[in-house]
Amino acid sequence: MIEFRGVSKRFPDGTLAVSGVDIVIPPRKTTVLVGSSGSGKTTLLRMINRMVDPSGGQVLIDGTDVSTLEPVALRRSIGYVMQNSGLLPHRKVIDNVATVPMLRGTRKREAHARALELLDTVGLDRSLADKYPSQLSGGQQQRVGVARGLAVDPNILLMDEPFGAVDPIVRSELQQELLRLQGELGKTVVFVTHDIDEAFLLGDQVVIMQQGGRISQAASPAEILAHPADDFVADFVGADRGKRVLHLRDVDGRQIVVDDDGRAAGVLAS
Ligand SMILES: Nc1ncnc2c1ncn2[C@@H]1O[C@H](COP(=O)(O)OP(=O)(O)OP(=O)(O)O)[C@@H](O)[C@H]1O
Repeated sequence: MIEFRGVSKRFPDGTLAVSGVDIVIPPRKTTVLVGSSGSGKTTLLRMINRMVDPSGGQVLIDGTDVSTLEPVALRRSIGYVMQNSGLLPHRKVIDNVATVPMLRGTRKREAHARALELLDTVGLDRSLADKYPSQLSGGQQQRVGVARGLAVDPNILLMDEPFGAVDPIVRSELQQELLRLQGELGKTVVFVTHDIDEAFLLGDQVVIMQQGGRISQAASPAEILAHPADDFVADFVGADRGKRVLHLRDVDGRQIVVDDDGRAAGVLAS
């Protein structure tokens, strides 16, 4: 479990990026931080592995204040996946995946064998192992990024807009892949996005942030849709505009679910 207690972050230039955040991130679930640009999502995420230290309050992992943990060791024990994969361009795919385990003392042979298994896990062909990142598509690079994040078998996986830079079809594939993986692996995933649809698809818990790094609401997607905490949340999730209101329409005796614009969303099971 990850817990934020009264956490704030003011950068040296005076910017207040995160303000008075109290939140519990449950284990083995996916928590999505969602909000517009500059609402403090990345800063909040980076306080979990001490890439950023809070200027007030505490971040705890399983009851231990992370400020008491050695930052490099902490960082290497937590998976981190970022936008544009963050792969080292001059290193082969297999070396990119095996780097952190080797830094932690795993022998090369073992680290490479595990890296090949991880390529299977994320749905990549092993023949890609000896290629360089620039020889891969954007979607393949992101999968390598996920494999690298999983390489130390972390309990916690931090994902910062990991699918932000790929086209919508590949993005949808990667989202489905993450849902499948999470069903198998059960990691504590903290995922940053500014796309509310992605947040509702992936999140067991969705945390809606607004400018100044304040949390407007943290709840399940169903709870947020049913009871938006305020006008900001209602507007952000599109509830106020009826965007997410669905209707039933009878088409040749079958009940079709349509959205407010009359587009078909699915068939009602009988
Ligand atoms: N190192 C820094 N020094 C000063 N200000 C910073 C620093 N990092 C972030 N900020 C500021 O803190 C605020 C929150 O930034 P952050 O990157 O956490 O937001 P975000 O919600 O992740 O945004 P985006 O979706 O654009 O990535 C912004 O106003 C940003 O300009």
